[in-house]
Amino acid sequence: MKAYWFDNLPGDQREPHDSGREVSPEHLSKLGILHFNYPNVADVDALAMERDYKNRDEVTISPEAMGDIYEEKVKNFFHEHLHEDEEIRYILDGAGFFDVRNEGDEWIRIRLEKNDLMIMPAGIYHRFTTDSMNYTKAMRLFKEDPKWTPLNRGEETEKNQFRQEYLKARTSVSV
Ligand SMILES: CSCCC(=O)/C(O)=C/O
Ligand SMILES: [Fe+2]
Repeated sequence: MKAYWFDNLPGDQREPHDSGREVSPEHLSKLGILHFNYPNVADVDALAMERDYKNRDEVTISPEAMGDIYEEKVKNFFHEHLHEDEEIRYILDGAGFFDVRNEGDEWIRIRLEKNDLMIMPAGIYHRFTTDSMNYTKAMRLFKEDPKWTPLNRGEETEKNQFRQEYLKARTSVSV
């Protein structure tokens, strides 16, 4: 895992966009994001049990696995959105980038590679992209039934209960 400020420069979303300024794990944890490196899936199972996760699936995001819809999928994952539940993403193979908004509404880019696991809180604005290798195989873990609907950023989503709860939880935390 490597986290850094996104450079906001034009260019393909799959390029690193590395500003050269790293972000610490402490900064991420203040945004409610946790990272672990688990070479053994037994550790993922233990974490899932401890945090009361009941469902999981696996997804392969690549042109080979997705065919003609790959480019469209990659563009869709990159729309800024939030989810109404906490989610775990565990990279089984390949790599990818999650961009998350920090408390100052700036993008932080998190590069995840094989065996990286990230816990993302409900209500955080984020987006995802594969890197220039165009291959991410991931396990997605859900507390309950998967709530797939991404809520795109906008006036309505700003008022969303889970967004408001996320902001409230973060106001007591200074970076
Ligand atoms: C690497 S898992 C697929 C992307 C995803 O689950 C998500 O929530 C993107 O925002
Ligand atoms: Fe998402």
